[in-house]
Amino acid sequence: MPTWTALTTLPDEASAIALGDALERLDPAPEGVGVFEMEDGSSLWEVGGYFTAAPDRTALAVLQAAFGARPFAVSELPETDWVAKVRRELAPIEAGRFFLYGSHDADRVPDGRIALLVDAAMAFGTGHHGTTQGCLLALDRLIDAGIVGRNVADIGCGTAVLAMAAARAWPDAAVIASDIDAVAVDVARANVALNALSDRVACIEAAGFDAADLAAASPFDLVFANILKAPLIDLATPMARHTAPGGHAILSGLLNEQADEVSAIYGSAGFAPVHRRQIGDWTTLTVRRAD
Ligand SMILES: C[S@@+](CC[C@H](N)C(=O)[O-])C[C@H]1O[C@@H](n2cnc3c(N)ncnc32)[C@H](O)[C@@H]1O
Repeated sequence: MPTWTALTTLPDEASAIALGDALERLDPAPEGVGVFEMEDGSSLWEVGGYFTAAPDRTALAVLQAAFGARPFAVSELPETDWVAKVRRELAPIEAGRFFLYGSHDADRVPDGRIALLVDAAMAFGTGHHGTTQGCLLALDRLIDAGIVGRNVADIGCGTAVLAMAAARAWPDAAVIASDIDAVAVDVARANVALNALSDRVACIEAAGFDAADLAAASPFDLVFANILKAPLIDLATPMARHTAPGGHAILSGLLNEQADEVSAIYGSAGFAPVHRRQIGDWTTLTVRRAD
C-alpha cells in the first residue's frame, strides 16, 4: 500500500491529466495517480502520485518545471487502504439504461437496467467522469436507434467500462478492449472476468489500432475512443480504415472548445457527425463512417 504522496496543483484539467500521465511513467513508478478538481473554490486541479517508497524528488522537480505546476508537496502517510477508501466513497452511476456500481453497492442494483460492476482501481473509468458518461449515453442512443453492434473496439479502455456496456447491450457482440497502459489492461481483464464477459471481451495492450488482434478483427461496426484530443486526431485516419462503412465511432476526452476541430478532422477522414453531447467541460461526439 502507498505510504508516500507527492501532490501538486495546476490551473486546468487537461494539463492536470497530462501531468498525471507523465507521473505514471516515473521510475520508480507510483503505485497510483489521482487527478481531482479541488473543492475549495479555487478552480485548481490537484495531481497526486501515491508511492510505496520515497519518490525521486529530482524527477518530480523536472516534471513540475515541465508542466509549470507548483512544487510537489511530498509527505509520508499513515498506512491506509486507499482503494478501499475510494470504493466506499464512490456512489453508483446511472447513464441511460446503464447502472455502474461498486461491489459495496451490490444490493442497490435496480431492476430493468444493464448493471455493470466496476470497482475503483488503478485505471480510469468508474463512470464518474463526464467523458465516460457521455460515451455510455451515446451508446444508449445508438441502441435506441436500433443499431446492433457485432464487432466492437474500445480504444483506451481503462476499466473496460465501455467495452462491457456494449457486450451486455448486444449479446452477440465480440469486443476488443485495448489500452496503452499495462496496468489498465490488467484492471480491464479483472473487471471483464468479474462481470462474466471474458468469453466475448478480449483485453489487450496496444497503442491505437496498432495490434495484430485489432487488425484481424477489423473493420469494426462501433469503435469507442475516450482519449484526449491529440491522440484522437492521430487516430482519425486509422479510425476510418478500421471502421466499417456505415459503422459508428464514439469519441470523447475532448474539452468543449476542442470538439469542432476534431469533428472537422473526422469529417475529412470520412465520418459524418451524428450527435454531440456536453457534460460539464467535456464533449462526446458520435460520428458515422460513410457507406
Ligand atoms: C479517459 S481514459 C478512458 C477510460 C474508459 N474508456 C472510460 O471511458 O472511462 C483514457 C484511457 O486511454 C488510454 N490511452 C491514452 N492514449 C492511448 C492510445 N493512443 N492508445 C490506447 N490507449 C490510450 C489511457 O491509458 C487511459 O486508460
